[in-house]
Formats: sequence, structure tokens, C-alpha cells
Amino acid sequence: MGPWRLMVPERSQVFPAALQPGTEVGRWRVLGTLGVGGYGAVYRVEPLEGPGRSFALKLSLHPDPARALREMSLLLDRAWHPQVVRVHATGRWPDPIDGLPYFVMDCVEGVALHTWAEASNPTFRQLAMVGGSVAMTLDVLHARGVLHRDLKPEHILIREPGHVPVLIDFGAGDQAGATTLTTTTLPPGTLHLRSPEAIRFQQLHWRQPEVRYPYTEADDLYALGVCLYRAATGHYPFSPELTPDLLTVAITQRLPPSPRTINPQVPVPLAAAILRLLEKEPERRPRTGVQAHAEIVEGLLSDGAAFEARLFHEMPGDEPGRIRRPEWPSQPYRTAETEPVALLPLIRPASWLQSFGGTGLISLIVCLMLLVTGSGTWEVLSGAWTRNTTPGVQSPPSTSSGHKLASPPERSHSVPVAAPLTTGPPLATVAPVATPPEERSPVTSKPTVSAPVAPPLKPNRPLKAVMASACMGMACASNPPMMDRPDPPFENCPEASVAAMKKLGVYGAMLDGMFDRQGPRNGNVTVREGRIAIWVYGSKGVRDGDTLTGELYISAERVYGHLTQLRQKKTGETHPVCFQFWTQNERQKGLPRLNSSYYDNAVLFNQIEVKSVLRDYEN
Ligand SMILES: Nc1ncnc2c1ncn2[C@@H]1O[C@H](COP(=O)(O)OP(=O)(O)OP(=O)(O)O)[C@@H](O)[C@H]1O
Repeated sequence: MGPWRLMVPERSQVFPAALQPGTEVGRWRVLGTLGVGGYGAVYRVEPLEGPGRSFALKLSLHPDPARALREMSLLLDRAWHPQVVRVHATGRWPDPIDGLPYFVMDCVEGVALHTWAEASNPTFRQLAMVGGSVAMTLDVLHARGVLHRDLKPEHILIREPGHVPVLIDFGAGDQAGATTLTTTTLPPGTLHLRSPEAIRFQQLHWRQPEVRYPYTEADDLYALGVCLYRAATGHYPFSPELTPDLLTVAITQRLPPSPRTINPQVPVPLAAAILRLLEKEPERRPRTGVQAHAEIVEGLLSDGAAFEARLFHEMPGDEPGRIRRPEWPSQPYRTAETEPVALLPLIRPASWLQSFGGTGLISLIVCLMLLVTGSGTWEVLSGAWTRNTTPGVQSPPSTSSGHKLASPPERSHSVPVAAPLTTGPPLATVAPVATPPEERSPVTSKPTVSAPVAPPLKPNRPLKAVMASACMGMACASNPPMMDRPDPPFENCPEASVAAMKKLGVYGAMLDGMFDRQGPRNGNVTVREGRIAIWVYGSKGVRDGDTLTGELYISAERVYGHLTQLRQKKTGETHPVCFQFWTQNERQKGLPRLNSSYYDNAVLFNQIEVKSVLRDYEN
């Protein structure tokens, strides 16, 4: 049985990313949601036998325990440190033997580094102390052979009082001698925090899926540089809003503007320390966390007054503390030899180019033009193309679009839940999750499933292969597996689901919904493959706030939803259904991607339409 068919639900499922307050997980009671990441949902919990004390419980969203066990063992074994979150208990749920793995850790009362920087507007002294402290923590971990491998602002929580940085999420972490669990060249991570050498390695080895990048301490230190740059300026050195192709070019070939170009308040020594962490060649970065710490705090004595300034100017007006984020320069990047690079006005590539193969063909053209005319042409194209291929991606730089979408603390879960990274057509297998008694569906007849037909192949595969080869080793190398990703196979809607939809009055219905209920309706979200929850607006038998859950599938140009359960907010009842994402103005299944070449995530409009279907993925 193919993985896609395994995702067809048996009657009803519990949605582990959406546990309600009061739910008991082992000997812990859920109080609320702290965040939902790509791999786990994190809940604030209290012990049943000692209410009143808060802990954080991370429930794996995948039945495969490998990643959760790895994170637990790292935290319990070698990653112990006062500034690394501590683990107190482990278990499985809902079944203590076969259920989803979870572990209970300290609940860090604080916010992510970038949020802290903008919400508290600390002084540069405080930021330098925080940055230096993270560098020292990394040094201790590195000395024990532990690499974080997914350091980003969201994984550095600033605990109050005292602005103590605490590292979380070691799910991508590694320790010397451990067998690798990754199935991709690079470990799971976030593109705009990847080091230049990691990206170069991936470009060099994309034809060798068995090769693994030897992640080092220098990668962690580079990521720390990105985090500090973001905190000090309000911007990432290489914008996550860029298309992945351009982002990889920027990271490997462009020098980021000095933090002082964006925020002139940044003290000179701190700006220099941040840029050193962002050096393209690892040997030019500080060698160790201790060395990085020394450079980050170096100016505190010599340049003390400059460090007393607050990071950002505050806006005059009624709301004290509202900061003015510095502008991102219009000509941000330099190469070693060239003048600053301008972003040109928007140029839209002809639609036939897009339909012929989108970014792949454009990449080829860019490659050829680069060969003929040199880097100046690339700069011209890159500015135009960047703006064109991310239409509507207007979210301010403070948002975390571009990486895995996770709710910040104190927001309820409202985000897609993702499967592990995957680079090829076979999807991660997500077996149905056992259902606790209170979540059982009132509809009990067993669904029937038809055999999937072979996925249609894209017509222009040979051309794409040639294009990919042509671009090998060049700046425009894209993520090749995405280009040949097929659409998902058809599946029939089970009889029980048809019956349930008729009973609910939504058979044949089209509903409006949102990925992120609390995000702006006209905003964007970044989604990844795997479990998904959509909030729907009321119509017929559905009320505002009811939830459709299922699986999300990303193909080359569109994103498909295979929504198989409706959960009624008022009663908590679940019903088997068959809905899919739908684009009414195109009268087409699926949603068009706002970015088109990233192999493991996609940017979409937050507001969507879903349509009930008899035969999945058919128009
Ligand atoms: N110990 C904790 N205390 C407070 N909040 C936490 C804690 N651990 C996690 N969180 C919150 O939950 C969110 C998701 O947690 P985490 O990053 O560990 O999940 P993940 O599935 O591994 O995410 P990712 O997709 O980034 O790999 C975090 O960004 C953070 O906001």
C-alpha cells in the first residue's frame, strides 16, 4: 500500500496538534497551547497530582518515534546545561505503548529572541549579553559533541526576569557518533539560516541523495550570526521572502549589508562581531563559541556608551514602546568587486514561460545569460524575478514567513502541521492516530478505498533534466526534486464520508476557510507537507470555527489538501468527509503556490476555499 493511501483515515482521528485544555496526557493536564512546530505540538501542562506548576509537554505529531527519541536522548544525556531546556518525564499517548511519543520539559516563560528584541526594545548591552551567553552555551554543547543544527530566533527563548536565553528544540540536533536519521543531504533546518558551505555542499551533491552534509560547529555559529543580525536590525541578512533559488544565491555569493547600514545605532564592535559570524568561509568565523562570545561582548568596556542605546527608535504617540523598525536598504547587497545592487521594478515573465516549466526554465535562461554577460545581468534579473515570483508575499520582515510556520506562545494553535522533510515524490507515511473515546466519530461504517492510479508524469521531464544539469554548480542551481514532483493520485471518497456529508448538508458544498485563523485574511502562510487543520466559516451544516483536518501535499506548482475529517467546535464531534482545496476563479483543484520551486514548503494565501468531492483530486 502506498503512503498516500495510508493517510486515508479509519473512521475518525484525534488531531494531536489541537488538544483542548483539560485533556489528560499521561499524568499531565493540558492548560493551553504554547506553539506548534513542524514536528511537535507544545502544550502548557500541569501535573495531575500537583496542579499549579507549569511545564511544557511536546507531543510528537508523528507515530515514528525516531526524531522525538533523538531529541529526548540528546536533552537527557549530553545537552544538559542551565540554558538548555530540561526534560522531566517522557511517555506515549494515547496508548502508553504504541501512542505518539511525548516529553515534558521546563516551561520557559519568555518569548523568542526576535520578538523580545522588538517587544522589549532592550539596550545593545543586553543584546550583546544575550548573544554572548548563547555563544557560551553553544561552546559547552560543542565541546560535548552536541550540535543544535536548527538554531533560529524561535529556538532561543528569552526567559524573564534577567533576559536569560534558553535554547529549545533539539529535534534536528546531533551528537558525535550518532547514526544519522536524516533522509536528505542537509539535516532538517531553515533555509535563510543555513550556512553558505551547507548550501554549496547541497548544490554539489544534489545528484547523490545518499550523501550527508557534515554539519559542524561553524554552521551553528553562522546561524547565531543570523539570529543576532535579525535582533539588531529587525531584518534577516538574506530575506526569507526571496525565492529559494535566489536565497541560495544570496547566501552563497552576496555580502550582507553591515548591520549599521540598516540600524546606525548598532555599536561598531557588535556589528563587526555579527559580520564575522556571517563570513562566507567557515575558517574566517570565530572558531569556537568562546571566541564568538569574546567578540560579541568585546566593545562593552571600550565602547560602553554606544551599548547603552536601545535597539530601535520608539514611535512618538499614545502607545509607549512601539518601535520603528529600520528600513531595509533598496540596494542591499555587495559582492567583493561590485557596487551595491539595485532591485529593479517588477517584470513579469510571460505566462507561457511559467506554464512551460516555471522557475526551471527561467533558471536556464538566467544561467545562459550569466555565461554570456556576467554577473551584472544576474543582478538585474534577480531583482526583478524576486519581486515577481513572490506576489502577495508582503508580510513585514518581523514575521517568520519563509520558515516553518509555528504559532508564537500565547496564541492558540492555528497552523499547519508538517511531515518530516522529504525531497522526492514518496510522501512521509502518516499512519492513522488512535482515537481517544471522546473524539470518536458518530459515523462508524468503515470507509472503502480505491486503488490509486499511477500519478501523472510531467511532460517536460527530459528538458528539465537538461536544464538542471546545465545549471549544476552554478549560482542558479535550484532544488531539482521539486521539478518532477507529480500531483497526488486520485482516490474515491469513502461511502461513510459521503453519507456523513449528506447528513451534515455539505455534500457538494464549497466553504471558505483559513489556515491561520488569527492571521490576516489577505495575508500569506508558509505550509509544509503533512497534517493540516483548516478553520472554516459557517455554511449549511458547518459553523464558524469548525475544523477540517487531513493531509497537505505539495507538488511542483500547486498545493493539494486531502481533508478527511470535520470537527465541530461546539460539540467536539468528528465526521468523516471528503474536501479538497479549490480555486474557484480557476475552477481547479488545489491552490496555486506563491513560490514555485521550494521542495519542502510552499507559500499560500491564508484565506482559501475548500470543496467537497466524490473523487479526490479530480476537478
Ligand atoms: N519549553 C518550552 N517552553 C515554552 N514554549 C515552548 C517550549 N518548547 C517549545 N515551545 C514553543 O513551541 C514552539 C514549537 O516548539 P518546537 O520548536 O520545539 O517544535 P518543533 O515541531 O520541533 O518545531 P520546528 O518546526 O521549529 O522544528 C516553539 O517555537 C515555542 O514557541
